[in-house]
Amino acid sequence: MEIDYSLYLVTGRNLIPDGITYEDSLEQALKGGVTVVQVREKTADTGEFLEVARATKKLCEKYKVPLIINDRIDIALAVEADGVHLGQTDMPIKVARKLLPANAIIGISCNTGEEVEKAVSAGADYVGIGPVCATSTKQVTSPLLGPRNLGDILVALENTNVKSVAIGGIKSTNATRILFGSIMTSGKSLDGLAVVSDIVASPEPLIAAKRLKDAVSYFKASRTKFSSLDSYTTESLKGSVGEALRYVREVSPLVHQITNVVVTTQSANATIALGASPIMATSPEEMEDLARIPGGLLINFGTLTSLEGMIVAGQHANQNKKPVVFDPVGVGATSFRKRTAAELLNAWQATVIKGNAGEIGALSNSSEVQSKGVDSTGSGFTDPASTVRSLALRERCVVGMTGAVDWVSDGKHVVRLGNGHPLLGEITGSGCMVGTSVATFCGALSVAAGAELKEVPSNPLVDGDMFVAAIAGISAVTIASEIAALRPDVQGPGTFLPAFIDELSKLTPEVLSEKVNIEIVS
Ligand SMILES: Nc1ncnc2c1ncn2[C@@H]1O[C@H](COP(=O)(O)OP(=O)(O)OP(=O)(O)O)[C@@H](O)[C@H]1O
Ligand SMILES: Cc1ncsc1CCO
Repeated sequence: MEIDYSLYLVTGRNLIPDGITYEDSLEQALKGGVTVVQVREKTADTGEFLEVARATKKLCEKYKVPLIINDRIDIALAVEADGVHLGQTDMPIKVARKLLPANAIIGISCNTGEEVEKAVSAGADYVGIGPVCATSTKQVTSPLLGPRNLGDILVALENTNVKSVAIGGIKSTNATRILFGSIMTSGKSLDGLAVVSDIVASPEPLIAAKRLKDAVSYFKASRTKFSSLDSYTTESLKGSVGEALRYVREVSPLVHQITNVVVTTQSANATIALGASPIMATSPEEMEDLARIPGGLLINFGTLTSLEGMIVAGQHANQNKKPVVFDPVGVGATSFRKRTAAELLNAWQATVIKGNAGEIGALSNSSEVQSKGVDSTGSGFTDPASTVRSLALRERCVVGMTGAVDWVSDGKHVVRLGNGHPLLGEITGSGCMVGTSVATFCGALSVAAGAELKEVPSNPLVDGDMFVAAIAGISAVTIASEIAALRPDVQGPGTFLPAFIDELSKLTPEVLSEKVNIEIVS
């Protein structure tokens, strides 16, 4: 039996709002697009469980949706359900298989990669992975997984026909992030989402179910990997970075920046010099409004003053298909920053992560490159191309690593950028301005992609070529620095900064295309 696991409803009679019957609530959910129903009754006695299962079966048949019973094989047999869902401490799969009809569906809850592996070898038809996020429906005893780790946990399913759904705190607002976090390096991802309260506790279960179903269908129909093309040439990239600057000037995107107190003014000025509009806003209360305005979002946690604002801003940006650029300043410096980076990357999907070698090393859990506070030290990675490619694959985004040479990867391609000037290393916040510039280009290309009819790379969280945006964002800064450093009025780092802002504002698409020193490494 081929089951569509897209929207898997787990019942929760105690959560249904007053005035709505169980049958009404279930029928609404089925009309909204639920594709599988699991009856879960943790406190009902056998007679009551059987009654609920029979009523559920009737509606499932009407809507041609399979019925799964939680834990109770006897009830599943009694109502001729399509299968059972087992917990880790329930009856073993092999025993259940013997008791049930040959074609019965058996699913099992898993919290770790090892549990998934065991489920596969025991012959499960599907696994329910969770809890992904915090939930009030169930007393959570296993550790929360977070959306970001789902791909790793699912690896055991890579070459099998075993299906997967995620469960735990899933709502229409985090559905896409969770689906995106499950994409494995091979491109395989979750088969669906299991939901309780977002549907059952809603006064309008039909609308709630439809919202979730739409998110899953859209995810499945879209390109689920990266916002980049399948292939590039040096010439095509040179042309594209110039074109990207043209878009920045034409679209003049709003670039919302939550950045550190050291660089706020110079980053806002760099945004204006590029031809865009900055807004430096940090309060959680204003994030929803700001996310509705197309453009880019930068989250730079250099002085970490508004963690809640950073979380909410990224979540709203994801929901509005706005690119999110993450600059994990000094992430290797303290364990607090490392924990916070993980928390942020679980809360939203980054479009681009940009950092110096020390920061990229810390995010990659590598000790090859050290950092001193916010600065990277030593000679860098022996294999920088693999470092950026691996992190891009793991985080499902574009990664830019800065230094004397810059490296950018979308998880497939890697480019080496050779522009820049040592004076950039002699002022504070040049890396932060690179982050601002990347967010500006991402914002411009996503706005242009939304307005244009021509085919552009896109995924469920962002439209436009974000690989090109990251390359162009870095190159605009490095090329403006080269031009500024040659000016006779530049005597050192103090006179360099204003000259650099001048040259950024005067940079043309033609000069950017002509001067960009780019090599496609893979
Ligand atoms: N020695 C150098 N030669 C050429 N370009 C450089 C050099 N050092 C840094 N850059 C350029 O400066 C920009 C910032 O990179 P860097 O790695 O210094 O950032 P960072 O350490 O994050 O900076 P900060 O923390 O001060 O914001 C990049 O575009 C990079 O190409
Ligand atoms: C110096 C410094 N400290 C925290 S953020 C920042 C700006 C450069 O990264």
